[in-house]
Amino acid sequence: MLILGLTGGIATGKSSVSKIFEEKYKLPIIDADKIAREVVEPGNKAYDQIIKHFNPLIDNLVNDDKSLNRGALGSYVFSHRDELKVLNSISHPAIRRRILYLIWKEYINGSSVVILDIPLLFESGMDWLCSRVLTISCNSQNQLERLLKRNKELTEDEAINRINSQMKIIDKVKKSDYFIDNDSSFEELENNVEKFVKLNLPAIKVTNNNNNYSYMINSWWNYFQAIFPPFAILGIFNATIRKSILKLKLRLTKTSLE
Ligand SMILES: CC(C)(COP(=O)(O)OP(=O)(O)OC[C@H]1O[C@@H](n2cnc3c(N)ncnc32)[C@H](O)[C@@H]1O)[C@@H](O)C(=O)NCCC(=O)NCCS
Ligand SMILES: Nc1ncnc2c1ncn2[C@@H]1O[C@H](COP(=O)(O)OP(=O)(O)OP(=O)(O)O)[C@@H](O)[C@H]1O
Repeated sequence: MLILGLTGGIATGKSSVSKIFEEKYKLPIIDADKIAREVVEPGNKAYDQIIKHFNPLIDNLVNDDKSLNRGALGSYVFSHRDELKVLNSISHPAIRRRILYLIWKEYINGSSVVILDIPLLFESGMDWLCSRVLTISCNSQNQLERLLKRNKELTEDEAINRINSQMKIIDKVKKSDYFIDNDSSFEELENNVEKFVKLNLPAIKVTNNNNNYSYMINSWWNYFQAIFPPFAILGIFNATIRKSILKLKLRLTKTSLE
């Protein structure tokens, strides 16, 4: 199974690309932002830990329906770096466990590709899981404008704090196997995703019925690997070697980006 990591900076366009992968190409998506919201719902261990640590520090941390006030928590942690680390140390293990479980489910289902949409893919070290990584980039002016337009509750300083709490986009691009530049229109983004799919996911059959793409994501090889896990381990080993060779080649060719 090919695990394609999809990452980028905040508001650079990951979710937009993920929507194209899901709706146009019918690829299965594992969305870390969605999982991050689920694992801190009331009743979960991470929720209790967050209340215990942050309730004395933040006013209105809990909404009337007992859910977390994400706006208040976000404003606090993105302006207190050490506290962001505490929040990450509480939520990331639970997010990671859920992601591993969902990957396993896709594997058992016989999927040949799964997209891991994780904003903090490199920061959390989860890139080791991916056969390939695709970064969605855009310039810093577009990033700030899009973030402020989407999250109207943020001041410019707060938006800049959020951007600066992540690894620089250029560093993510350097660590990736592919990147798509999202500085133009949505239409252009969709075209670039189409080019990416045709060039880099050739092993998957595509049918185009009345402009609706559908992926044949099941194949005998995937079922075979599911029944005989040692073959899957061989597959992972093979992907890791190919990935290391590709990374070495990219390191030699990407100097023009600096
Ligand atoms: C701080 C929180 C409460 C803010 O919630 P809010 O609803 O305002 O934002 P949301 O979760 O939709 O995230 C929006 C974007 O912020 C960025 N972001 C989120 N968490 C972090 C983080 N810990 N560090 C850096 N950037 C982050 C990502 O680019 C994400 O796509 C929330 O993001 C959170 O619980 N973060 C910790 C969990 C996490 O790391 N999630 C990211 C997925 S791995
Ligand atoms: N090419 C584009 N032209 C104009 N607006 C865009 C473009 N791509 C994305 N946007 C807008 O920018 C905002 C951020 O995009 P999106 O939510 O896809 O980013 P993201 O990387 O998933 O963000 P986050 O990390 O916060 O989840 C959205 O409001 C989206 O509609």
